[in-house]
Amino acid sequence: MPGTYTHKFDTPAYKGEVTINTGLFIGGKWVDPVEGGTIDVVNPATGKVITAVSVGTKQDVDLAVDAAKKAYKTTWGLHCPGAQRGRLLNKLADLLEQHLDEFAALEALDVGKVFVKARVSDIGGTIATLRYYAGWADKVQGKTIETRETKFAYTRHEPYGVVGQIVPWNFPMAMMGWKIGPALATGNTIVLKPSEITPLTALKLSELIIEAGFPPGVVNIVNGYGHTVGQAITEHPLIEKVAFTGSTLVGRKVLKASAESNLKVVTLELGGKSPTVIFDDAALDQTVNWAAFGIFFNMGQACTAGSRIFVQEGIYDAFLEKFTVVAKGLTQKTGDPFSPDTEHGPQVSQIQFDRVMGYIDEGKNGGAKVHLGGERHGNEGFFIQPTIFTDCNLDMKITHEEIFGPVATIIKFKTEEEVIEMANNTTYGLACNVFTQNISRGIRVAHALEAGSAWVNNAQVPEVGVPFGGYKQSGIGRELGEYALDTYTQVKAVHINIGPN
Ligand SMILES: NC(=O)c1ccc[n+]([C@@H]2O[C@H](COP(=O)([O-])OP(=O)(O)OC[C@H]3O[C@@H](n4cnc5c(N)ncnc54)[C@H](O)[C@@H]3O)[C@@H](O)[C@H]2O)c1
Repeated sequence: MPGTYTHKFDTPAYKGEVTINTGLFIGGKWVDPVEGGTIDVVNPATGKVITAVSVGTKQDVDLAVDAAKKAYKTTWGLHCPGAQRGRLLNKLADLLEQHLDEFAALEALDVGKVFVKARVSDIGGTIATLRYYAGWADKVQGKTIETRETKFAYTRHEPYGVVGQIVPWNFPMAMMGWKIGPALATGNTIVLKPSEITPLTALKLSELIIEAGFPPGVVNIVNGYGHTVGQAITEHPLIEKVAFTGSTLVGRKVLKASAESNLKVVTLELGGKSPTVIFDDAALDQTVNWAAFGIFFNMGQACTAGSRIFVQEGIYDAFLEKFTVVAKGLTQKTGDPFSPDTEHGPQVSQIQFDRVMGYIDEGKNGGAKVHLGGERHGNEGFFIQPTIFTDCNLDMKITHEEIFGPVATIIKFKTEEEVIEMANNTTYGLACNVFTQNISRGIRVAHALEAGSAWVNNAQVPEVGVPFGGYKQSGIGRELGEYALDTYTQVKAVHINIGPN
């Protein structure tokens, strides 16, 4: 029998106890992995181990797929009316809302997120996502198509069956919501792998999945490493679709595994190096705040982070001065994610800390100027100061590789044509932000930039009803909105003959 772990929170922001099951969640039960094994969960604010939880292997993925397949064929899929699927999703959202503080506390503990922000953005956002897809569950409809005088056809949007879902560490709950919401609304069953370094909220959610009344096997959660559990999901012959969020490097492996196994449908949400383009006529204070949010939100660990900030020459000095003040304010409010005064927490892990500090060194040695920050903050945990590099050019590693940390690179430009060319000079295409009071120009530039999401006079706030995904090497397919439903259904065309022949 797998164990449980109880964490006692005695913090300014949250006091209480939260218990989680530390095993794998397969077929509606918590089980030990077939071959045993655990992984330490580390608190990024201190660098200390919180607890250990189970990690599975391929054998556990096989068991989870069996459970998911059985559920699909008996209690879910085409056997469960959409209205009922919607009711269960709404129930799950209600339960999550009742436990909002517990989930926000776990996310802050495990990922280092600022508690108050995790509450609103990560957990609040997940609740909204589940409710949004609950509403779609009984509205998955096909079309009727007239073909000939005595014939017509109609389409059915059928679920794939068992889908695999692989989630990253930067938004563990939110990415889980983006995935399970549309998959369940459309009638699929799920084998999901959280990131092995941030599994706590996924494990906690498994309790609410039972309490909400989802039949056993509809959602299975197999924690584990990418090269074992992740790979087993991507290679599994009975998984018909995989939704992956993570790095472009691993995204390629997911596609390859599909090609070499059963040609499962693959959707990918990958990395980015998104431009924030600021024209001379931008509303300065509003722009500064959004640009800072665009790069420093979640300690820069956001796929849509506006990490390349292009500023037109006429506003450059004024922007830099005010942007520096905002970043300095964050530096002063860096610390304990549970303190009500904190606005900036740690990076998620030692590995990410080292990676980001490596890029900062690279920037320093490569000719860019550290205008602010550039050092670790404090001497425990994985904190990095909000950092601003100036004197950057597009040949530097820091301006074209995804850093995934609180590091802004600022580049001056002269004309609209020039900035469009510079901003598009990347293999990524996830997002872009444009700031100008000339709305025609804002829209024109948003259209010209090669990215799946464009924000004009705001930055990187996804909306549940609006599709999200990448151009170029930032991804394939869309999550969120009605568009996500298409990625979880396959279309069957049924031809009917009503004539005598
Ligand atoms: N586009 C988006 O929506 C979006 C959202 C969040 C994060 N991201 C991207 O995610 C990356 C950061 O997350 P990360 O470090 O967790 O990424 P990662 O690619 O290292 O890991 C993502 C997930 O894939 C798993 N994985 C690793 N190797 C695997 C393999 N061979 N087969 C199958 N699964 C495997 C990991 O265990 C983890 O669960 C960044 O590049 C970021 O831009 C993208």
